[in-house]
Amino acid sequence: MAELPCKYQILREVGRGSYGVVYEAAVTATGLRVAVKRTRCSEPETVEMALQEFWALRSVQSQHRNVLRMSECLLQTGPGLSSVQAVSHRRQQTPRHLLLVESCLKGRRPCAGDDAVSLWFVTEFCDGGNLNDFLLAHSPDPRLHRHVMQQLASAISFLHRNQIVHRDLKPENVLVSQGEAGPELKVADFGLSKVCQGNVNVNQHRFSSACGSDFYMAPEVFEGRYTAKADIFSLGILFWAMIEMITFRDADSKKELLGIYICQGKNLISVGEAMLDNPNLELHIPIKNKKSMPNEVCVLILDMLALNAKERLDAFELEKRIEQLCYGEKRQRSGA
Ligand SMILES: Nc1ncnc2c1ncn2[C@@H]1O[C@H](COP(=O)(O)OP(=O)(O)OP(=O)(O)O)[C@@H](O)[C@H]1O
Repeated sequence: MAELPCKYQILREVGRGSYGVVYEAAVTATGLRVAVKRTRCSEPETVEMALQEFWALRSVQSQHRNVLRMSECLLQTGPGLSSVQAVSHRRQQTPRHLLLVESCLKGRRPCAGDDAVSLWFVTEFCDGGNLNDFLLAHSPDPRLHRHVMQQLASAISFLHRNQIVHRDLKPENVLVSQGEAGPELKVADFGLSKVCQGNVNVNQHRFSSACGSDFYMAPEVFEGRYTAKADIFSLGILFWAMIEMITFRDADSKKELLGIYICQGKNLISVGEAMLDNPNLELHIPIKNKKSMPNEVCVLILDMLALNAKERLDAFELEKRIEQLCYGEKRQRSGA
């Protein structure tokens, strides 16, 4: 089991991603549960992802209940605990931290021959695991779906307002905390995110590096010319897959994952790629069961999946549309 300064006590491993291991831990003084994610910074690419995650989480500290809260980030530069130091939440950076930035800019390993260089992210602990596993373990429930849609739209609108584009939205990158008022979602995994500097409009600011998870990527991301609207496309796929419970088996992990795809012979291709191949492609929503989705929700998802990003909803419009949808339903239920 990994070692951390005595401020935290590691309790158990809860998950593994491509670049790190996540532990449940307790703050020794208070017993408060936290999650600790260790990302090894052995290669420039992993350093870059860890730093992107740090910058994004630092810039939104504790400001939105549906965005994962980071309480601390620790940098370990050697095998012993004496080499662990907190990375400042403020803009000024320590020489060790700058070494990481430099290694990532110059494409060099942070410390030749040293595998112990790691960033430890201390965040709130989410006892419901990730949204993919959570949804697959529960039977479809329209009320839960509305909560998910409301919370995610609110989180993405907040991130875009703060000039952060996530670029890898999918159910595995959303965590769940079981609150008294129902599940509370936390957008997490900011390793591919971009924090835009200056006063830019994220819906106009262009990105060029194609990244994300295939089945969730917008058509324009495959072409390497896209804006924050790519996040809305990913959310549209997430909502659609969640409501219809459409899954596939991941070739590497063999895990069952939520996602939408188009069958081409024996191959499954993503909706984004299929739209690029055939700009007249008509999306049939819902695919499985006509009764599984009210018409307003189908229209909403279609507006999130528009091929032309300029015609696609932005995060602020999306948040408003979902509020209206939920308000309309409440009024219907109360007979007003
Ligand atoms: N704050 C947290 N609280 C509780 N569980 C967590 C927390 N963070 C991560 N996990 C669990 O650990 C798993 C691995 O998380 P991690 O962020 O390292 O990778 P991932 O998103 O699954 O994979 P990848 O980084 O390869 O995309 C998650 O799927 C989740 O089940």
